[in-house]
Amino acid sequence: MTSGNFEVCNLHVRLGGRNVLREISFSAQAGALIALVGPSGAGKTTLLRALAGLIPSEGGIVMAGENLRALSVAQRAQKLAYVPQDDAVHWPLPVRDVVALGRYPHGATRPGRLRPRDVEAIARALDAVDLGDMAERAVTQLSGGERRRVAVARALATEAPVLFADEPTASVDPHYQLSIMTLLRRQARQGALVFVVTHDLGAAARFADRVLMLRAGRLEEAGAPRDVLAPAQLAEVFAIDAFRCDHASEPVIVPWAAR
Ligand SMILES: Nc1ncnc2c1ncn2[C@@H]1O[C@H](COP(=O)(O)OP(=O)(O)OP(=O)(O)O)[C@@H](O)[C@H]1O
Repeated sequence: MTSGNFEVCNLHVRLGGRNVLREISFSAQAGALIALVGPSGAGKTTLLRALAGLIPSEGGIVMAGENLRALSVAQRAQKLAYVPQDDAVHWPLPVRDVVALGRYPHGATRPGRLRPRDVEAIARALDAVDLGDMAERAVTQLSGGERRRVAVARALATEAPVLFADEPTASVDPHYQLSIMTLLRRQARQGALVFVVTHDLGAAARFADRVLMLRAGRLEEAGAPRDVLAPAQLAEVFAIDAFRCDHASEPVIVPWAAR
């Protein structure tokens, strides 16, 4: 099994005395971009955090044939990179230093410990999100969309085989929405397994290889975007009517009216 493959079997998560996720089972292969979609409160962030080992869960999570829970925190931090939904940094750190945190799991625990390969990974990550020119600016002085790109760059700098991104394009302008999704798909094409939580059904349709649709803590549908994001499912799960067509052989979905 290659390094990024995931097998999830009967995953349960209980938070604050409530069953937030129930009976989640799926497998995901390295090289794929998986979109997690579903209404607010469906459990997308919880699933991402459980898969990343950031919250307790029950059930099987096997990565590359290994029980994820048997890995040390340090091993997990090298193998799994995470772009959180809330990426606020309250200290006026230079963008480069925030991105350098992605190298922390590899031993770069302070700027003086950066080796040439850490410096190269940081430079590649900054370039990938077009932040090279802003590397010395304080992250607190950036716009919300620019800070999102910093969070993506920090995760890319880890060079982990599995990438979890929670709404990476929220508050990002259309140019960078497309460029971040293209970048994440490229990461997948280069062999990573990429999970993206998104409310952008159009982006899920265009960029994902598979879509997991959550509803009220359960996995409602899993499969190819054109099957999972079918009008009947969107009406049922999201209570919307959606316009759907194909353009350049790719599905286009535009949420059209609330039901
Ligand atoms: N620490 C917690 N204690 C109790 N309930 C929680 C906790 N964290 C999340 N929940 C509940 O779990 C459910 C799923 O939350 P989650 O954040 O995973 O949803 P989501 O699908 O990511 O939503 P959104 O699209 O709004 O970000 C929600 O009903 C939420 O209120």
